[in-house]
Amino acid sequence: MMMVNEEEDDELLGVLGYKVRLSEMAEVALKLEQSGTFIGSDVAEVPVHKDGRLDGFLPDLPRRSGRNRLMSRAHKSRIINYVSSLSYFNELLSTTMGSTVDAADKGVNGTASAKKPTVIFVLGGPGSGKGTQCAYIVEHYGYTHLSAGDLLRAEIKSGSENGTMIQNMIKEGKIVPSEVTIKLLQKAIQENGNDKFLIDGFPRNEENRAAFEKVTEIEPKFVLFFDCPEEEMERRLLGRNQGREDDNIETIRKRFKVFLESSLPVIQYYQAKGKVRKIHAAKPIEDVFQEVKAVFTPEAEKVKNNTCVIL
Ligand SMILES: Nc1ncnc2c1ncn2[C@@H]1O[C@H](COP(=O)(O)OP(=O)(O)O)[C@@H](O)[C@H]1O
Ligand SMILES: Nc1ccn([C@@H]2O[C@H](COP(=O)(O)OP(=O)(O)O)[C@@H](O)[C@H]2O)c(=O)n1
Repeated sequence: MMMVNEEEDDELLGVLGYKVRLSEMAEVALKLEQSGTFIGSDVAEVPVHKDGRLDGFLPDLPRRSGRNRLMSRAHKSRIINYVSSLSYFNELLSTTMGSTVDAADKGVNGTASAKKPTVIFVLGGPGSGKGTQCAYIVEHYGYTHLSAGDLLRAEIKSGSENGTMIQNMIKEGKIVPSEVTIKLLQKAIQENGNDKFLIDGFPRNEENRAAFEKVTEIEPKFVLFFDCPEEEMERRLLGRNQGREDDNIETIRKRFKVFLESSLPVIQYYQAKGKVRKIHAAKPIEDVFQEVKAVFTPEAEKVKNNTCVIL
């Protein structure tokens, strides 16, 4: 797994406009070395650290102290060469690794002028019908559905190094660390051409919420909350029949507890911000969708549809 330092450095590289990751820097350094065409001899000796660390890349420019700060010719030439090497480095990254980031091409990390996608969080207890209603919303309103649970299950299947940890957490009804889930969500958003997403089953606790906000700087348009009594959710989960390891009565009880203790406070947080759209979910699927539709239909449409012409 990536060390925290590397992640910070990767973030820094992103802010500086590079897609290249720290783990790839050694390769970049090697390419720089192999190219051997630096402008000026001083810069050719710029120490690129073996592990590609950027801080090893900065040349130790001579510092002049004392009252007379006039630069010597050699000093000036070293600075010019150093600056040239930076632009050369940038150019090399873009040509050899396609790494220079166009401002418009920045990821879902809220940096620079990146256009942020529209996000709706879809929350509710296990079995409240989130996935079922999301499928209808996708069909009618053109959103892309991203289920945090589905992404985590796909991650287990992919044989990822986090697979066993995720599987154990799901079996216990526990919430997987945000770091893992957010990365999967970010990747799914970035890989998708759409600009509006239903994020289902996330954020599931305060940690999920705060981390997503910090990393992506995305504020949800609103939160769709499916409110359903436990007995009904339990009945639905026991009848779901999708072969899920967590749809057994023991894990279901644990998931209900986690929902009450960790997920409801997130809904309350958004409630206080006036962002929650509550749906009464203990009704037949079609009836629930009627309520959902009312949330998605713009006010102007509602007025138009309700207007009767009196002759
Ligand atoms: N309104 C409803 N009435 C009855 N059964 C429903 C309703 N909505 C969903 N279900 C069924 O309940 C189960 C859980 O629904 P699902 O959409 O998977 O919930 P969630 O995504 O919230 O866990 C599924 O088998 C689904 O077909
Ligand atoms: N943000 C999330 C979403 C799901 N999960 C895990 O995935 C499990 C299933 O979540 P889900 O959203 O697919 O299903 P439901 O519990 O809503 O039916 C949860 O019980 C958690 O163990 C998570 O850890 N973090």
